[in-house]
Amino acid sequence: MQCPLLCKEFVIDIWQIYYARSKGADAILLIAAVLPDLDMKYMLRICKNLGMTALIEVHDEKELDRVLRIDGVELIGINNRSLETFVVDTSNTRMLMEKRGDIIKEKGILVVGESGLFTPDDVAYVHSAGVSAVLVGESLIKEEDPGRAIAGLFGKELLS
Ligand SMILES: O=P(O)(O)OC[C@@H](O)[C@@H](O)c1c[nH]c2ccccc12
Repeated sequence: MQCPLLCKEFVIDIWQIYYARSKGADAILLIAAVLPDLDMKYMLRICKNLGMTALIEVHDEKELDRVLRIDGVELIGINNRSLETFVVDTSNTRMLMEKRGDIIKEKGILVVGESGLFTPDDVAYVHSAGVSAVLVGESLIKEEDPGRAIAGLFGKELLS
């Protein structure tokens, strides 16, 4: 199966994007909390030129509004984990979608729900808030059979 590859790294310099591409990445993570707008715009252009997609990550309304002002954004990740306290709160996705869902939809941007998703209920919750994809780490890494675990997160049983 062909599966798109996301380079989930703290990207702060342009060379990291070329490096990710050279290793086969299809997308990179750009974290609004650590990048000025100008850098995000420039990195987004480079991604497009390389045929890559940028997943732009936000945590709060202020970061989301900055990102929504940038042209050409196609994919936004809402992180439920505060980078300052590391506390996870999945209602962050719902709150930001309630506030900015209309403009996100209008712009045709896809939203990824990120962090703290461990159960089918967690996934269903962010889905109902309007996200069309999820970024999951911990709950899958700990599983022996990630394929089954992914299906489980979506509430499906896999016939073996
Ligand atoms: O392991 P989790 O809770 O399923 O989260 C995955 C991913 O969202 C998380 O690793 C992540 C996304 N962006 C980040 C930025 C910093 C630290 C961690 C992250």
